[in-house]
Amino acid sequence: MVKVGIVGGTGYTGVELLRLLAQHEDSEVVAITSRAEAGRRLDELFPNLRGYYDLAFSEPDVDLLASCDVVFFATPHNVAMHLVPELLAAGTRVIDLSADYRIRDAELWSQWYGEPHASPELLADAVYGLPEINREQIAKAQLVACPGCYPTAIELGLIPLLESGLVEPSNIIASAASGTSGAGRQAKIDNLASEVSGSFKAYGVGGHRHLPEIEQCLSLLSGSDVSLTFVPHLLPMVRGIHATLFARLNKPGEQSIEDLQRLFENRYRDEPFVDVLPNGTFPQTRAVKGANHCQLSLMIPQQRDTVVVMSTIDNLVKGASGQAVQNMNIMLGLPEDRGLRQVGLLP
Ligand SMILES: NC(=O)C1=CN([C@@H]2O[C@H](COP(=O)(O)OP(=O)(O)OC[C@H]3O[C@@H](n4cnc5c(N)ncnc54)[C@H](OP(=O)(O)O)[C@@H]3O)[C@@H](O)[C@H]2O)C=CC1
Ligand SMILES: CC(=O)N[C@@H](CCC(=O)OP(=O)(O)O)C(=O)O
Repeated sequence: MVKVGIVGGTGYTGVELLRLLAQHEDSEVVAITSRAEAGRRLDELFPNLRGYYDLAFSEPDVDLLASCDVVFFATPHNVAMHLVPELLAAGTRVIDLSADYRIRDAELWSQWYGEPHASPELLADAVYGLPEINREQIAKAQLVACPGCYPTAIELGLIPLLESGLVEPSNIIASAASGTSGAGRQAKIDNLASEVSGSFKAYGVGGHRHLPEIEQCLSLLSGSDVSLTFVPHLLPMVRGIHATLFARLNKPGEQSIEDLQRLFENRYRDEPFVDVLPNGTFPQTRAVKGANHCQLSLMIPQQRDTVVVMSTIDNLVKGASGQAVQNMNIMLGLPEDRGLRQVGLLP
């Protein structure tokens, strides 16, 4: 049995990790932290987990965490970077759901995250945890930085186009919308039901911290500088991300939609969690709700020069905790879909 610790067990991604790991035959959660709820039983707070765990929350104690085989950080940014060095030194594998180790350049990281990085020496060795591009490195990694939720949806939608060099890397637009659980469980006026219900708005248009992460990933992949206009929106629902991506074809008219459909299907043929829908069908967030799947479809409207890709995920599953469990499975040499066979919750 793999002994698992979770730092930040009362947040949305922490409790989603617990839901997924309750169905994971090869792991046992032995430590779960919350400073605010230390001493309280897990199932007092989360009744859906009654009968699955006999555990109480504890303070984030490094010795306890270092006794685990794998520790997940489901904490806000700027927390993991202080604790991870000690855990790595103790031989523990770390899977960080926050952004602390996603960006390789410590200067760039601190521009977006507002303080100097506390363990910049680890940035070069941390592996970006998107299995669809980094599976082999993840298998050998001791520290995996899980991608953000918007980056997961956007990168999966653009990988085949950029890898093949078919689109202009400097002229890509990503318009994406997220449910409110993307903002975490902490109380914020902007996320009250009375503020969000029956409404739809953009935010972060002038610059969102996921922009440098997406540009870094796609630039490394394509071998040229990718630049993106990224506009996130808040949707009046709890779970789900829908990203609509617009990219200019380098040689319009040379590729038909059938060619691009084949490109995507071939790229993702062996990927257990990326599903390219038949041409003409559009992905919807409810079909991936609760599941570790990304569903994609694409079109070239009016056969002009722009390819439009639509990409959907559940922000808490493929966008966070599901992808984190997928990374754990790869790191430990377990079947990649262990604990991740949930089907989307329609309706
Ligand atoms: N929500 C989403 O869809 C996604 C989230 N992420 C990332 O995952 C991480 C967790 O997100 P989410 O679950 O939404 O966050 P929440 O705000 O819902 O939960 C945060 C958790 O971290 C704990 N925590 C907060 N500060 C500290 C600290 N200084 N030391 C130790 N524990 C701390 C909190 O418990 P306590 O304060 O009691 O200790 C709580 O359990 C974030 O980095 C987020 O950006 C990534 C992808 C998607
Ligand atoms: C709806 C909403 O507010 N979403 C969050 C992003 C979600 C997220 O989890 O960002 P990380 O993966 O970088 O942690 C936001 O825009 O800040």
